[in-house]
Amino acid sequence: MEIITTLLLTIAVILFCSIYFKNKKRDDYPPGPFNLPFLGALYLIKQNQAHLGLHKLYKKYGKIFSMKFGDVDTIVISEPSIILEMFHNQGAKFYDRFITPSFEIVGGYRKNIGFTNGPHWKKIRGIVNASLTKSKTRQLEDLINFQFDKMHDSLELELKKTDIINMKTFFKKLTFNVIFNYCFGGFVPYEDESIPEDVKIFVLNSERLLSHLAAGKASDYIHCLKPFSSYQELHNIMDGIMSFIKPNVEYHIKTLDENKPRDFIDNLIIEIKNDPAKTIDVSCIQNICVDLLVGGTDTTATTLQWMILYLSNNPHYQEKLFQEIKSISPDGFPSLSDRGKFTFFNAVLKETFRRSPIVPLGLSHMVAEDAQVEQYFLPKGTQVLANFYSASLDESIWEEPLVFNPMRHFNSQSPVLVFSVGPRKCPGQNLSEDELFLIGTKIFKLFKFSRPSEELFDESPVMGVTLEAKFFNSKIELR
Ligand code: HEM
Repeated sequence: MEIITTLLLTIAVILFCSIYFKNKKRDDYPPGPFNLPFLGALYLIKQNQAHLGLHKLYKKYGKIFSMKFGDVDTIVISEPSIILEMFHNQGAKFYDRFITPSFEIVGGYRKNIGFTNGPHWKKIRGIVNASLTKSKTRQLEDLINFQFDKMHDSLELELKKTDIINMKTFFKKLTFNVIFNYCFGGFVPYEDESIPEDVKIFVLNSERLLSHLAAGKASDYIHCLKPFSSYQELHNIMDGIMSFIKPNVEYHIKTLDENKPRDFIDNLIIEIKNDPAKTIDVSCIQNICVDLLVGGTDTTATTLQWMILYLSNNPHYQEKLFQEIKSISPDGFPSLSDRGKFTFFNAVLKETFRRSPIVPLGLSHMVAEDAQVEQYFLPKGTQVLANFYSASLDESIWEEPLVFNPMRHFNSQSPVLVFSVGPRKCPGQNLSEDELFLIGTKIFKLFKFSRPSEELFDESPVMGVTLEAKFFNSKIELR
């Protein structure tokens, strides 16, 4: 009996010492909360509310703090100045993606843009950046306007039945169609009953995918759980998504005319074929499309929905916006070349991004080589999370941060970083901002949005696919 007790005690001491010494960091490692074995500091974070847990830790430990996500060493950066310093000024050291087992599956085992590193990422990112530069996305102006007209027709039909409408579904169809057309050259009808079954299944699976990723999977960070954990659901979701994308890509490969590229996919096939280094192959195309379709639909639609919510809660700003649109474009609608003149619209958009940072923690990065940032040492391999939520909503940076006040941007040069910065920043920023300008100025010129009752719309977000507004119906009147 005595021998067994001694043996157990010895094992416990060895285990404790190994965890203690493994976790012990240099004195110049950033401060942070107490980490439990295996769990790290995840006990401080509620599922689907990581942004709130990290905001509390930021208040306690400052703009650069450390914690363990399960057994993964992590650094959280929470103020615009430090995010700019690491992701932009020292971007080369911090642009690698930290890739979890779930990200591996979603990226088709390093075939996409979002969850790859190294030469593959550089090649794909170069092609995507080139096709989404400001001048290229401006060629999409006609497409966005055409899709807006389609959505408008469908909205007018709905308005004949009722003036109380949830706009989110209209915006989602519009933004999906823009990116779908950009990739594949096609688009889907706005009337629910006419939408093909495969598109419905694709959209459903995209939503399941983003909710799955937002909820997080314990075994991605607590490695000893991996043998007991199944990734089958994620595989099923990806199979569902691919069953829609794959035939579309195959059709493009079969019918390609190199002299007449029809869309982004055709251009991508040509680039891949002509790349002497053969960095990527055509099997990557479907994973790249998933990134663009999934990343480009909900994000922009959710932002439009937030804009309607804030301008319904603040009708005086909606009126000011209407006057601006009417005075600059008295007949018809603005075009992208007018954007600089719309100072109030631009302030409203910036304030919407600030007040509701819809991707509150971005996508995780990783330290590529040992680095020194301010007084801190950051070892290679550490996960880095940019806390855009705190950067947008902390009172040390923004006065009365919970008040929606576009006017603040006329006096402040503080950046709003929702798209991130540096080599890894969102490649869809130009497209998204173009869509938001064209759709936003049209919708607020044509319609007045208000609350169906005196009660204000709830401004607190829910973590869904993105940081979303709770469900609300708008009362819509023609201007
Ligand atoms: C309001 C709209 C949007 C917001 C707020 C947003 C935000 C973000 C953020 C924060 C990241 C992570 C950046 C980083 O790792 O530092 C990201 C990455 C990405 N976004 Fe967006 N995004 C938006 C729209 C779009 C659109 C329209 C597209 C598609 C055209 C898109 C495609 C992507 C892709 C492919 C990545 C991964 C990039 C990479 O890893 O190199 N996003 N986005």
